[in-house]
Amino acid sequence: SPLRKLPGPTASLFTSLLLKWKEMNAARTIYIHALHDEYGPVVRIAPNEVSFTSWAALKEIYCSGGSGYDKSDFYNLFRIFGRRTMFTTLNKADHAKRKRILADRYANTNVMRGASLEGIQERSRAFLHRCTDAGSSATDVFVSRLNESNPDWNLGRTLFADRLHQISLHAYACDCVTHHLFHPNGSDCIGNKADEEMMHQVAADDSLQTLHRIFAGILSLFVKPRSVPLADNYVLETSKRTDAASFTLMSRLEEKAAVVDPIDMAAECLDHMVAGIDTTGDTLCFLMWELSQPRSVHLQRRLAEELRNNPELGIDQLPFLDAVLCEGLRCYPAIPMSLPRLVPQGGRVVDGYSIPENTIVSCQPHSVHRMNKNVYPDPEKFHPDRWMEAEGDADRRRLLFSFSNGGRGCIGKHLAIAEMKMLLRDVYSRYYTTPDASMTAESMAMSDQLISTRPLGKSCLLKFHALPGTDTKEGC
Ligand code: HEM
Repeated sequence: SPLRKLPGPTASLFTSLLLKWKEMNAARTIYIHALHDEYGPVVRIAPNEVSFTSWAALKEIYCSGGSGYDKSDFYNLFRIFGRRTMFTTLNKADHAKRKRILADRYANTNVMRGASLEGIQERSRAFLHRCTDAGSSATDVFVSRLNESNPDWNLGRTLFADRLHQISLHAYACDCVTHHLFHPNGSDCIGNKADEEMMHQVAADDSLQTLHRIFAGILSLFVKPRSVPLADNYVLETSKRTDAASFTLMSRLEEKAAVVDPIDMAAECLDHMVAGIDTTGDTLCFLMWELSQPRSVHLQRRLAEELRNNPELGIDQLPFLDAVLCEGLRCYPAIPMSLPRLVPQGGRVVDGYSIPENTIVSCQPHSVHRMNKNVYPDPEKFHPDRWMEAEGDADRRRLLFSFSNGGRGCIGKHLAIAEMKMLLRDVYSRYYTTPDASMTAESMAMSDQLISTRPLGKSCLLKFHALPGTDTKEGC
């Protein structure tokens, strides 16, 4: 193997079978992380594939020349209506062309103003309204319908039907992202069953099997990886309308109708909808779970104090809220797995190693956030205060890889941050949350999915307790 000089297990010189076996068993991310623990920041994981964790490598792979190396054909799997969207374009030039069209609608200034932000606020209030309804019941904040396939959960539901309540964070995420795509034609998954059903088709979709990843190149020639007729239909119909508000992505696409045809518009919108549901929903779910633990009581108290003492401040002016969210994104990246790229023609030097062209190289957020102990000391600990220190702030922020980095990093980052801060502010200024007694740490362990993660038990039961002096009707 041309990669023989790199650290890594001997078997990886000859075969990628072990890596594929781990993928089939939904253990790729953890396996690669264990290899980093053993071999350090650079590790050969297959004869043609290397994983890195340092800032030098991350910068080279994802930021060199603006948007880093081209994507590998793994991304062919995610084509929609047979079209390439911004996410699935493989090379820089095609990507840059599409991004130039879309970027301004996701700029922080566009997200954080007027009707855009008001829509997020409205949806967060709708979520609060459901918290109020829950009273002292255990509330499942995970995507919920998945659980219907779980016999244990169904048994629990029969036994505790009177005290089990559901408010899906994924429904909130779907309503927020469709608001940004289509207002006034966004979804109402929190209040409307048909919309919720549509969201369930796209959220945490079990049809995306790990096997698809392994055979991505071949499978994508033959199969449509997702079957989401309700969402397809919603997006195709909504994107035909011409009344989208000026802050929405749809209005931008309409302005560009001369260069983006209707199917491309719908494909782009569906892609953003899918990209914005599990990611935001899962991050909030893991973060609220962490905050609900007895070890985090002091953090919840501090967060509530900051929020209640500063009702006049905007969501972007609350330092402890920001610290809690950054730490949530660090500890629980919704996409913890490698983001694969191809070394360009002629090969490159990455983190001091010569890597030949066409080698698949990547960093995975799960390991980047744990291996750099000089930047994130005591990395396994949920410790928001690390984000409150001025010293090292720039290093911490540039290494936070949950949204990736460089020109192909997450375009929805500002939208996602606004959604998450709004919901956390609204919930934790009125409630404190505790885990339901039936929940275990194992059931909330990270379950490796094709691209995102989710709780192993596919459920996150929390209790919402009104804080003293809270008028819970305010949420209505
Ligand atoms: C916590 C929430 C989110 C996280 C953690 C997240 C994470 C990521 C990551 C890691 C990537 C790079 C993927 C890769 O290179 O394979 C990405 C790309 C992308 N994300 Fe997000 N995302 C989030 C929310 C959103 C939202 C709300 C939207 C909706 C608009 C969105 C739309 C996209 C798109 C369109 C891309 C492709 C960008 C490109 O190729 O230039 N994401 N996201």
